[in-house]
Amino acid sequence: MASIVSITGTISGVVNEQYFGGFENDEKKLARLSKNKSIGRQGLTITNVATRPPPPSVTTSTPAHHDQLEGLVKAENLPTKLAAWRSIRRERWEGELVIEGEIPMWLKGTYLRNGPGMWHVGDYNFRHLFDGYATLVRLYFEDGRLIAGHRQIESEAYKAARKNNKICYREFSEVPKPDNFLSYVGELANLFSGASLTDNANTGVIMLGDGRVVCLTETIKGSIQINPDTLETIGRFEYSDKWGGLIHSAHPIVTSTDFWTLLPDLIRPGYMVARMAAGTNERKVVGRVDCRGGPAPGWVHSFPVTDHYVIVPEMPLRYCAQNLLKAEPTPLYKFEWHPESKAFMHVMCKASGKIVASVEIPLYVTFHFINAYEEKDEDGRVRAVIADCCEHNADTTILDKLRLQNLRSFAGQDVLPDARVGRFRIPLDGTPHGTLEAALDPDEHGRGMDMCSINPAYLGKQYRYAYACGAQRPCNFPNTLTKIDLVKKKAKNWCDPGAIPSEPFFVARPGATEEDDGVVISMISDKNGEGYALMLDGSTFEEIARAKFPYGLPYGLHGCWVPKD
Ligand SMILES: CC1=C(/C=C/C(C)=C/C=C/C(C)=C/C=C/C=C(C)/C=C/C=O)C(C)(C)CCC1
Ligand SMILES: [Fe+2]
Repeated sequence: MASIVSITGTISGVVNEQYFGGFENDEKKLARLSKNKSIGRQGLTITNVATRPPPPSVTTSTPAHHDQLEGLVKAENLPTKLAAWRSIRRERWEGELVIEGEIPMWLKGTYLRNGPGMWHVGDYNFRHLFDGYATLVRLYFEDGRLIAGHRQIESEAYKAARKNNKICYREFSEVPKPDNFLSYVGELANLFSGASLTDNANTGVIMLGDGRVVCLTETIKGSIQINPDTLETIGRFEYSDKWGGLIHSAHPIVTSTDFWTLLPDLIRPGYMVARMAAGTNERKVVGRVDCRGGPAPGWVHSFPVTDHYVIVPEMPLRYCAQNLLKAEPTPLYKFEWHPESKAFMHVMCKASGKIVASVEIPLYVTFHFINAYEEKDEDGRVRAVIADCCEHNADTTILDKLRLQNLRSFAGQDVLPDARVGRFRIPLDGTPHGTLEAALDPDEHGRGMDMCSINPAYLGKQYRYAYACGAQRPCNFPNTLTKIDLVKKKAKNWCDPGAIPSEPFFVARPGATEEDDGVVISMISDKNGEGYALMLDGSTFEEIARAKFPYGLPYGLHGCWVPKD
């Protein structure tokens, strides 16, 4: 049953009292612990940071004070109050936020952010950031006002965990514990058919050209359509074609007309490049790339495109079918590092499916490509493709740093591995090698670099600006927002000491002619355990507005923009 949050001031909200069903949520845990351990319980009182209108205070009937929840993450001694690495407090909430500053009147629409926001089932705590059940957050902007909300995605994996109070599907690093030998044998069979893989769509959210909104992860079955207004789960997005397979890139390239994706082939190492036209559910394979090295395709969390080409990266961090079968996490989870297999970049013509270049390049590690474009000579002939990514200096240790225990235990040491904007140059003249260099001095952004966005009008085209998370050291996770000028090779950085911002997402001003004319949206977990939505001017990178949430939200990965009408 829904209950109305009692309100003072202009923040209002509705909470769903069903909370996590079969899960023991923080509220229930608190009640239990307060019986057992005499922990007191008090209502949440937030003093809003707003200066205009005057600061209201907000009370809710249900939540407990954040400090009291610290002991609830089992077996962790948390030196940090950050909400970023803790499970979301409630299954859903919605309310209007008080704005400090001014939101431009042209900003009309919905910013959605997806991410793994629920990292426990019952008393069991998950191990890795990427394991958590998907939490969607919504910021709806209109007439300078901001309505916010969050809600869990009702995947089969989430519903089964809630019902049975245990993990029932294979997540990124978590595997269901079989009850007995027979169920173990059944589990193996399910694994081969893909039935035991998760559909927990916790990585990205996209708006298709026809307006449908879909949440995604790397399993194909984890493509789930949601309602962007209510955050309600509509159901699985079913691909109507025959391509099957178990995994795909978590970041398709989406435009008003197309959806491009990569389907790795684990049996005959390679990738299918597929296109789905807006308004359909049918992927059509445009071409295939055979791997040039290694026992399996390289991990393709994302890939870039130019106006005419799809770039297929072949990274030496490769999928590993054996690791997919294992019950306990291996050092690189479902992947393996194969430096001897070398690294390659393939360029496929979008129109013909023909491979126009396939070059060896220096070893690299990336999750996220930023953009790519065609480099032309004086006569307008394309002589190379330039592709930029957030590159982790060919070092796979970043995966381990994203274990929750590491994220939760920051005590001032500088443990975030260095990263940079890696720029590939892939010649199209038959030269067998491409190059990889830093696009700017990594010290400009504190040698942290991930979670990037660009002005979508520059997708596949020569561009100048990228927005991303950088670092102010010492840190254990990217903790700044950075605007990268790839022409001047300079960065502007925003930082709230002790806070963790999520992916800065650029929304262009309608009618803008300058590439950086727009607003950058991010959500911040602050050092006090609270959080706020932040709006920066895309050009000056100065803060224009912020709006405090009623409680700190977990870290989220990727967002999208759904314009009004
Ligand atoms: C869910 C299953 C799988 C894989 C899921 C994966 C690989 C999800 C990956 C999410 C990523 C790479 C997010 C990246 C975030 C990067 C950050 C925050 C970087 C910060 C650095 O500075 C499979 C393994 C495919 C199959 C089982 C189920
Ligand atoms: Fe991603």
